[in-house]
Amino acid sequence: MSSLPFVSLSDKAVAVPLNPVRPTVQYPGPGETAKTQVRGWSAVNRPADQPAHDPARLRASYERGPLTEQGVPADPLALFTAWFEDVVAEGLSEPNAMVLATAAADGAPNARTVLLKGYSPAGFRFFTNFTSAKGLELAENPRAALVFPWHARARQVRVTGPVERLPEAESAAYFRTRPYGSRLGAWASEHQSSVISGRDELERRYTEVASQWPEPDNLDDDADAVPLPAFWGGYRVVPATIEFWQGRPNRLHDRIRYSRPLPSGRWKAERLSP
Ligand SMILES: Cc1cc2nc3c(=O)[nH]c(=O)nc-3n(C[C@H](O)[C@H](O)[C@H](O)COP(=O)(O)O)c2cc1C
Ligand SMILES: Cc1ncc(COP(=O)(O)O)c(C=O)c1O
Repeated sequence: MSSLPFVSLSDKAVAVPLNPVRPTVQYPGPGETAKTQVRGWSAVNRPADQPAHDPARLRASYERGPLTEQGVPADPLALFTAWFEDVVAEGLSEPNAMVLATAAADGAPNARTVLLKGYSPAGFRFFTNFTSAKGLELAENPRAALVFPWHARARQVRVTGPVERLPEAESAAYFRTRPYGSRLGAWASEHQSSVISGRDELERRYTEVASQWPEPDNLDDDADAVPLPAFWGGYRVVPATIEFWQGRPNRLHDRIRYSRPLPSGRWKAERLSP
């Protein structure tokens, strides 16, 4: 197997149009400082087989904050609510997207994005396929970590803790609220994360389940049109720690981590070194 070329910059700068219609954030090319950048264009060395931007040069200073021990509430869920409301109000795309990390019994880590579908002191809930990689990993090792990457506010929230399957009635209640097509989609992707022959296989299966459970004409009957698959439902990550990260200048970020020894215990807040 040949190794991928590492980004290396030659001496010759080439002006590459990025998107003249909608200028993007500009980053320095070789020998330049940010001040020499022209909006809508970036001077980068870009041999045809190399990426247009060198990620090593991409960085922003985080100027928001602060987050102080005195300024945070005793209950981390109250702070989570405030931050979640901020990103929703700001119009951030996918504010409820979170990275879910799991590990198999042998310790091999895995991570993917899922949507937060509710939170309370009992946990942060999401819905998925029980036979997916995450489902199998959680069956072997029912612990997880979550990351909310709220870059638009220079904020990050991390949650760790044990994971529990939601009662079936709760999964069924949530499933009924999903759009008809998404409910069929869950059936069509019964073996989530298994290899399939092609897109056709997926669409054929979707057509099959659509004819098995047709969309009712009457909207009142819609929620019951598609049954809950036995292989689909929710989990909750019961928070043992919740860390709030606020980006600050010079990488001296504010980090407050709440932890509790037991789900019934009192939260303790501590500042962590950035
Ligand atoms: C923004 C976003 C939201 C997603 N939300 C979910 C979700 O709520 N549930 C889910 O099963 N997969 C969701 N996915 C797909 C997962 O990231 C992943 O591809 C899939 O669940 C298979 O994961 P696995 O490796 O655990 O089998 C989402 C992907 C993105 C990019
Ligand atoms: C495979 C899969 N399952 C479930 C979800 C959660 O979606 P919904 O909001 O329809 O419940 C998503 C969202 O992207 C998804 O991709």
